[in-house]
Amino acid sequence: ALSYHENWQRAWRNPKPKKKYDVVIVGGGGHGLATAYYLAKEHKITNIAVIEKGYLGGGNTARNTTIVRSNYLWDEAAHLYEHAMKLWEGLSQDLNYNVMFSQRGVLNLGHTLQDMRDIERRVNANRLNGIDGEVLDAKQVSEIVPIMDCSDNTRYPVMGASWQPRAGVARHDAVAWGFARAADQLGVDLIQQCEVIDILTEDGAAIGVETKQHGTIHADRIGCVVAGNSSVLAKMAGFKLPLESHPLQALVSEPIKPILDTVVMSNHVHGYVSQSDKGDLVIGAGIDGYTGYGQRGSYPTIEHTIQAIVELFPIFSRVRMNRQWGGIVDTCPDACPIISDTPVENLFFNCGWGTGGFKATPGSGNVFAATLAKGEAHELAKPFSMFRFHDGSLIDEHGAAGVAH
Ligand SMILES: Cc1cc2nc3c(=O)[nH]c(=O)nc-3n(C[C@H](O)[C@H](O)[C@H](O)COP(=O)(O)OP(=O)(O)OC[C@H]3O[C@@H](n4cnc5c(N)ncnc54)[C@H](O)[C@@H]3O)c2cc1C
Ligand SMILES: CSCC(=O)[O-]
Repeated sequence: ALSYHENWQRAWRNPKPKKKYDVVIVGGGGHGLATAYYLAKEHKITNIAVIEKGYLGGGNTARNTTIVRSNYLWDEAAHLYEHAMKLWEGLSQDLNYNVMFSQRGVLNLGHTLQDMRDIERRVNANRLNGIDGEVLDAKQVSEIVPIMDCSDNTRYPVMGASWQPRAGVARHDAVAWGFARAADQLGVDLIQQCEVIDILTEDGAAIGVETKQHGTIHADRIGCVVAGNSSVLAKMAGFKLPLESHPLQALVSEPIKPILDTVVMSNHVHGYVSQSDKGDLVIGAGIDGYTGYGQRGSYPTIEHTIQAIVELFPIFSRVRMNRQWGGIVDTCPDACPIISDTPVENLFFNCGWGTGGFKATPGSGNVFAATLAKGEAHELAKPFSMFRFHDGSLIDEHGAAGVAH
């Protein structure tokens, strides 16, 4: 029988890189792998390498709390996330791999009159964009989550919530593995344990990358999809991005019996929780205030987040926490992504997804693949140019972002 590792070695080829490709994608996370898959599947470009410094899916894709939703406020963001949502709904069949997308609904709680006004506004905007959404009062919230304390005697009583029934969670590893296997089957080279240490340019155009393990790899086009390391890559190419890289932490409890069958998020008390298929409570909060590249947890975050969760769910007060970690999230000033050409010809970036890019994975890859194939922004990518920070056309989604950026 094959070992676990041997099994995965057979899921895709792990070839040695060629000297030249049509497209090199730097970053083998969900977004990079999805980009490679859609480039090969929809644009018939297969001479592609995905270059990953660690192991496929080992970055934020492996570290996130897997919430998938599309209930963003502004049309540009709502259209992009809903494009992703529609791809999620057929992804397991498309990849022939069960990504365990579970549409169990997401509640975004309101604790003040202003919260409820913002929720009314966002849900109405969602419905105008054909995105499912309802405004619930405290009683309706309590009917969906009877174990949550919706009484008046809490510090911030629950007044209601936005409810997106089609939203939910997916198995993050499976998404990365599903895209990797499908891309490999279409001829994409997946190069792991290979760090890009420079972006090579000639007469203002990108011509390839320098890697620590395999030297120079030339390419006609380069797509950087490296999340929290995006500023590092941009610096290699000689320009700056309006990004800050912050640790974002999450933690899981010991497995318990099924008790929470939806996702509950509260910007106000500052925590969110769902229950994984293994029974763990998956808990998260806001970013660490300081910038950093540390992919680990810290006690203040545990205390602050567990206070928030136990305030909403006193029933969880004696559940033990099992594991805690962090990822490096690349946050943009307007809490929206950058899917864009750059000042360097043939070099494109897909980044800035901050605390909320897992939900966009198929949509991000699909739109970025089209952008790389044509050399110009896909319709849905146009509003997310990095140059919006030059002309001021920002798209402020801090309100819809799941956690404080
Ligand atoms: C704790 C936490 C909770 C989150 N929860 C959610 C959530 O519930 N819902 C949601 O929508 N989003 C969530 N997010 C955000 C989401 O995880 C990310 O936005 C998304 O996964 C980014 O995907 P990616 O493929 O761009 O990045 P990654 O998966 O990080 O992939 C980038 C890859 O680039 C590689 N790389 C970096 N530098 C180099 C280099 N020089 N050479 C080669 N490779 C390189 C890295 O090793 C990495 O594998 C969360 C994030 C964290 C950290
Ligand atoms: C980390 S917050 C998750 C989300 O944005 O729904």
